[in-house]
Amino acid sequence: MPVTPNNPPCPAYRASEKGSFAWDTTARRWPVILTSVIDDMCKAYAKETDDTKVKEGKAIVEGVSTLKYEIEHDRQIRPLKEDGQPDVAVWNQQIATYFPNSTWFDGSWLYNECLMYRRLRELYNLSTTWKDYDPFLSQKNATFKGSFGAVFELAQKFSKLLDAQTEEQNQILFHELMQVCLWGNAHDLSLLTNMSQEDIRNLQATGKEKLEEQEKNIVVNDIDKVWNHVKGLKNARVDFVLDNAGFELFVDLVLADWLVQTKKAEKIVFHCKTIPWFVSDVIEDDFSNLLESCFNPEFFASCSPSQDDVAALQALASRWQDYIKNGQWVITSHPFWCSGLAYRHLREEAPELFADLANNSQLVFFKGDLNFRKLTYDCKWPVTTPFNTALGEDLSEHFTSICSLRTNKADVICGLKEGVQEKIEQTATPLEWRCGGKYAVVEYSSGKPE
Ligand SMILES: O=P(O)(O)OC[C@H]1O[C@](O)(CO)[C@@H](O)[C@@H]1O
Repeated sequence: MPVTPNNPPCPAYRASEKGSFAWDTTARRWPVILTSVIDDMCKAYAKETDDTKVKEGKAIVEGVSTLKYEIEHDRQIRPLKEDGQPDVAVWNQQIATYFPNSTWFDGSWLYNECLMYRRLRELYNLSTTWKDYDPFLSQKNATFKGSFGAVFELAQKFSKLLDAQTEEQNQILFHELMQVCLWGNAHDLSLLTNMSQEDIRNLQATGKEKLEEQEKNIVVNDIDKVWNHVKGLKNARVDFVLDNAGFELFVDLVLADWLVQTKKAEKIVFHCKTIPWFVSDVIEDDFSNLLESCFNPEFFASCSPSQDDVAALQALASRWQDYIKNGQWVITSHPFWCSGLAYRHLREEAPELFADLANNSQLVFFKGDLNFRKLTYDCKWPVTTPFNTALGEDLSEHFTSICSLRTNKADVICGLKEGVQEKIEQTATPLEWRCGGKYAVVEYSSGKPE
């Protein structure tokens, strides 16, 4: 049987399995997310005086309630309405081909979750006055503000240009930055329904000892393999397929800055989403928002930073802005990242993007849980399946190298050494270590078959 979105290489995760994380997400977490959109929209249109905008705002709220009802009552998924976007035909063909009679619970969880965010966007696209509105923006801003402690700590540490370092010092710093970048992914607004602010602050901590302690929770740790590749890079191009805005983006930029300063990379390409996605994912606007927040002394004012903190953050942001101005940092987006497809389909569905990444990038970082789910087709691999097998040949043999930095927020896992699962499960339940966001993986593929 061919591999398709409804027939992954191993059985798919489906919300129809009662008690599973997919089920909990569909039955409980999505409604919470959709309710937060309704709240945000009600506040947004209440501030408007333009009649059309108010009327359309109310229509969007009704549409979100209908979507929520459809999900809660496990209705059959329907094709997208013609909302003026070029991806409608693609989605509708996929739904007709792979999911003709599927419901919100029995279709594959990965595809349906992506469809849910695309259905949400349909409501905005069909309006005339809310097309560019991001219902998650205020949540993204609030949580970035909430991570001020780690933001200022990193700004103080990295605002000045790096002194020349020995390769050994580089290795130590790289190791630390990879971890900061990894745990930055613990910050995910769609998981906030499960985690306390305290949990998140702990995971964000950037101190050396804290990182050493947390490293024990990296259940597949290929940081040394990544370093072996990075140490040989000279003026390379490195890509980041981004995940969350705010703090996670901030730490991604710290790592990207280090790659540029050490001349490991001369060009960094950042891949954003094209529409508001999985609550906190980076769209291109979030990039400029982040820089503006760093420049604007008002943004963190309620956190009472010192003058030194403010100056350090501004210095960092202004260096980053220069990288963008002089083309060393490129910010881009592609609709493929907002499709429902696993990345095995990248080559056939977005050949130009595939060719660009495969031929021109010496290292592609895929950030976060959803990217990991899509890299590995979000299915029930035996846990010791090699990462390359889960990636499939197109990615594992045509890309120069791939590194996935992911805190575990969904069941799919691969790459574990024999016996590791049993060891972890002496102290953590499968749900805790696979889905709770406190364990993580750094998985690396060298672009060669294993
Ligand atoms: O921001 P990330 O790390 O991609 O996580 C996305 C989250 O949404 C989910 O898809 C579930 O809603 C999980 O995979 C994860 O908790």
